[in-house]
Amino acid sequence: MAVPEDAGAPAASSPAAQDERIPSVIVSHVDIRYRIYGSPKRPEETDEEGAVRRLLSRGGQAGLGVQEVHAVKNVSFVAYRGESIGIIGRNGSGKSTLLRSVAGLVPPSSGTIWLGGRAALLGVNAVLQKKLSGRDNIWIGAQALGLTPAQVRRRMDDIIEFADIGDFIDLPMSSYSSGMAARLRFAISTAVVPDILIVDEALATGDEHFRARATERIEQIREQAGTVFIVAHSRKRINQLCTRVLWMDDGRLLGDGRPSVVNGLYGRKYGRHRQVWKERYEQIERVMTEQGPEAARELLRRWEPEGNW
Ligand SMILES: Nc1ncnc2c1ncn2[C@@H]1O[C@H](COP(=O)(O)OP(=O)(O)OP(=O)(O)O)[C@@H](O)[C@H]1O
Repeated sequence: MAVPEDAGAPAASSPAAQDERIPSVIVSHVDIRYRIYGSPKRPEETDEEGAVRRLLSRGGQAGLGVQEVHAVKNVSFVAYRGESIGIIGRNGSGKSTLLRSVAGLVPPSSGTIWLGGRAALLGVNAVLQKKLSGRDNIWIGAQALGLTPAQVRRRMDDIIEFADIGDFIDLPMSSYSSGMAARLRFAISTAVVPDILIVDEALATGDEHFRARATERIEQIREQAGTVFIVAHSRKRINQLCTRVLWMDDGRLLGDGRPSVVNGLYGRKYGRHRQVWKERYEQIERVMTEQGPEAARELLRRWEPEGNW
């Protein structure tokens, strides 16, 4: 689907302003493929037949059953400092994979990613240990982000205050609710203002109060000329938080531009808008047959007064 030309230009007001924009991430022709080992069930076979086939073919070539998922397909874009970029797309469209790759967690199978600073992915489970307390995890997590022990000591109170989980801070993380864990991760990963912050749906958890504080923190990072990437399923949140939206569809970058433009196109393809128009189309067909074209036009004018009917 074509995106209007001006949709790709973020809010730079003049050519001079455009020239001053500093790239923070350059993604060039990136492909990401996952290899899954294990032979899949064929559509036509029963579970038992599949199990027997896999058993018989073990050790042979067919038994290797390597499958490939092409999660990101030839994606290119440039992100600039000061931008907050939302990633939208249906489940499995490659949003997380792309951002995990920008964070350095998944290597591209081909293509290049250039980073103009340090990237931090919010909610990095790997560095947080469920058996340890929140406080211990702050020690580990903040040092993993590059703080020295003295810096962690100085910032400890601020991080705890931001996480806002009360006495749970000294209990093992295994006792936390998902919202509490998300708060702690958010507090740790934004303790150091990263040049590039990647937020993967962490804002979906937590209460309204925490969401407001998290939004504020994201704004702060953006103002300090960092770049923020956000995967969120709510288009309303993306509209509130982002200056630009990338639309992933089946691994491809289908749209790139202002939130209102890209969200609008996405909504037309998958959203309620499409459903509404499907129903309207049927109604129009009926009115056309029963009452003629003028009555149909009248109906269209009522639905979309600005349309050229
Ligand atoms: N670790 C993995 N191993 C194998 N395949 C994976 C892995 N992670 C993701 N995939 C596959 O890659 C494709 C893209 O997944 P990804 O999680 O990036 O999409 P997404 O747009 O973030 O989805 P969602 O909105 O559901 O989180 C999917 O087909 C998914 O099944």
